[in-house]
Amino acid sequence: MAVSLRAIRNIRFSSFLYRALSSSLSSGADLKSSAFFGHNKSLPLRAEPKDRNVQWVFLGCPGVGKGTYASRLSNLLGVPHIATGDLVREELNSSGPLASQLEEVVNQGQLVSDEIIINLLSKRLEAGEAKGESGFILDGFPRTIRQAEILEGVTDIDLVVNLKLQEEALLAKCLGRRICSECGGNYNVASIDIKGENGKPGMYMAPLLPPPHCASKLIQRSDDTEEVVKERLRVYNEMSRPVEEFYRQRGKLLEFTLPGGIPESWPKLLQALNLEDPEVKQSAAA
Ligand SMILES: Nc1ncnc2c1ncn2[C@@H]1O[C@H](COP(=O)(O)OP(=O)(O)O)[C@@H](O)[C@H]1O
Repeated sequence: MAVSLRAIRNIRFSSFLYRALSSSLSSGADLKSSAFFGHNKSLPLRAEPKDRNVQWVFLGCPGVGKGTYASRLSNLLGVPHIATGDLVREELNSSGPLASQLEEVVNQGQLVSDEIIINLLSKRLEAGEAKGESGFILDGFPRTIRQAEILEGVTDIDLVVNLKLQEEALLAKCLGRRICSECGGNYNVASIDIKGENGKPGMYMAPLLPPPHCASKLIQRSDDTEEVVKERLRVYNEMSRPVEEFYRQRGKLLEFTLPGGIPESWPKLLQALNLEDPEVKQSAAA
């Protein structure tokens, strides 16, 4: 499925999604009930894609690079990158009432309840709309069939990019992940070199090292330990893998296997999406 950059330019934003999501919670509606879906279907959420900005979803295992590529596309397309993992971390670092409960769930590698996630996402969409944001690239949502059904019940997702990476690389990438505690920049100190064997291609991913001003301020996510990452991968296979099939059946899934690190993968991803990055074009021409 290809999406042209031209087609998504100069388009009007119409997002009532956050109201639909939050109304389901404030009214105490059963998220699974037909009343919930019936109610939301009456909202003007199903604008034609040409009349609004893109609404994309990124799926993929922990460590695959959803955040990296979703954030690059968000800059390119001018739509917000909304990562529910970031929303959860913001909440658990606050002194809000949910903080300690979330910390425990996240540090065990488990999923936060659908209600809490939808509440956090609704608030984020509402704040974005107040600032005039349009469209979105969701990263880390939906992660359960129930979340996917709720999202499908309130808006039309145009495209779901399912990022894939050789399994051997996922754990190493999570363990190598570092974040600058000052600017929030994401880096990776792992150097991944997988030898090709039995017809399987090899793969090299260079580390993504921080600039000198970030180097002394690097921190690791508390859930990026070997034990917790293995549990997150297990939970992904159990709870989130079925979401891939959910979108495959609806003809929305674009499967993309990362061929290596950012320099090899970014141009190929753009090609798969039928998009052009002026910076990639310039460096190719240089
Ligand atoms: N959609 C969601 N549903 C439930 N829990 C979520 C969701 N998004 C994030 N979380 C919680 O936040 C944690 C971190 O999420 P994220 O940063 O997306 O990590 P990952 O690297 O595993 O993709 C998850 O392990 C989970 O506890």
